[in-house]
Amino acid sequence: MPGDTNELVYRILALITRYFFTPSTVKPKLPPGQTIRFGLISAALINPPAMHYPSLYFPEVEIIAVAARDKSKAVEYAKRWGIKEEKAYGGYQALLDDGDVDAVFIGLPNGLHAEWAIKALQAGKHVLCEKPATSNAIEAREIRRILHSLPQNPSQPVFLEAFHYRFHPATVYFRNLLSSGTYGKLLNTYVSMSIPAGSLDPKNIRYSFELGGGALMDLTYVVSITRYMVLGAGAGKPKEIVSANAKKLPSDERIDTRMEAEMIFDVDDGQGGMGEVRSKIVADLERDRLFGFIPRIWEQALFIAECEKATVTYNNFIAPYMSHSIVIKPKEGKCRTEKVYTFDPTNKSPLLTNYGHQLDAFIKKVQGREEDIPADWIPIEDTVAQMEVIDAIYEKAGMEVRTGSLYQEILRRGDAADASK
Ligand SMILES: NC(=O)C1=CN([C@@H]2O[C@H](COP(=O)(O)OP(=O)(O)OC[C@H]3O[C@@H](n4cnc5c(N)ncnc54)[C@H](OP(=O)(O)O)[C@@H]3O)[C@@H](O)[C@H]2O)C=CC1
Ligand SMILES: O=C1OC[C@@H](O)[C@H](O)[C@H]1O
Repeated sequence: MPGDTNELVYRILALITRYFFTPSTVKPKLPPGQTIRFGLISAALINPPAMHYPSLYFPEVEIIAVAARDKSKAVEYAKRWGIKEEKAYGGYQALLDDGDVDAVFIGLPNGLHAEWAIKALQAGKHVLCEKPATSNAIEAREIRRILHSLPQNPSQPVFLEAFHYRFHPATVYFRNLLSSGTYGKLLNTYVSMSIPAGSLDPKNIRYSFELGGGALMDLTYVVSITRYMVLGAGAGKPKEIVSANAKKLPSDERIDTRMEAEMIFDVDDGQGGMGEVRSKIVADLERDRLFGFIPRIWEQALFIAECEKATVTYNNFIAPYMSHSIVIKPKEGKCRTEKVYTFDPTNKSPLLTNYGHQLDAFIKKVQGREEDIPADWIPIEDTVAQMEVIDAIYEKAGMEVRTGSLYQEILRRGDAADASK
């Protein structure tokens, strides 16, 4: 996609992952029958950093199949990534029909996630689905309905929305810091994530309403991390969206190029009563040039928590494995910085990226190793709540809720009212 520096950034991310975060000695895969065999639904740019390189750490993971809309693209992709040609499919359903595939990674545009997640679950596959998992809350509830309708036994397919940052130790450390009460009650939060203006080609999926685009959808982490840091893992939501203001794409005003919103959460005040946390989020696909003309580099996403006794900032929560800092600025006393670990390019011992930690959690869940699954696993109820907040923000901003392919199908079936429960 010419002119899409977003593509360039993801190619660089793949290279960094390849050279700095991939074990120098790759362990052989476990014998057949003992591995989780993944199929990739699409040849998306996100596949290498999210799946191919992390999979090298895990003897129990194999990537055995890929599907693209166009068979020749799938074949070319398969050659590049060492997948057998007979497992390169033209069309996603063909991959789901392959009985050798145990699990799928869905890297499709957002508006197609729910449709293919449900088809995969119904085909008995485990699903690791890119964020946001659906285009709206109705689609998320439909995934929940399907999951609950499947036989409730240990081999039930697993579904995970790929909020990789949640599995990184720095994120968990930061959340524990807030919930421990060390710095007193949490009062306010602020989060921002952006892409510099001019990074995205106008044809990028992020600008398509039908494909589930928009700043709030693409940079949806800002809602996820706010909910997690304020209320912890689970289905928590703000009690009120106080304001939401969007900057809209001139050629399609259903697309937000920037979204800014404020919300209020009810929280347990730790003394048997309830308190409030006020949170502000900013998601920007076109961050302004400096002084209007100097191009910016990609900013590090940051989350700021103002507590009674200190302001605590988590810098670079999206890629803490490359570099991050947790800055504690007490109301009284000296500011200090903590790091959960320091990036060392010469360290070739296992060092997992966010995606590596995410894959690790997914494997444990698929294998039913309950005692090893991270406590802050993201259940489907969390995904439903996340999409309810996204919808509520769009509604508050006076914008249409996104409508993906599954939602269209639900409308055609005429049971949107049922699915809205
Ligand atoms: N976790 C993370 O850090 C990141 C997550 N993402 C998420 O991953 C997903 C994919 O993003 P990204 O890799 O940038 O996307 P790409 O544009 O690289 O890939 C999207 C894929 O979707 C397929 N596709 C199917 N239908 C369409 C359609 N109508 N128009 C365009 N593509 C279509 C294409 O597949 P085919 O191969 O069949 O032609 C294409 O390979 C998004 O949900 C995004 O939010 C993206 C970047 C980072
Ligand atoms: O991590 C990310 O950063 C940039 C976005 O465009 C992308 O989709 C997202 O997942």
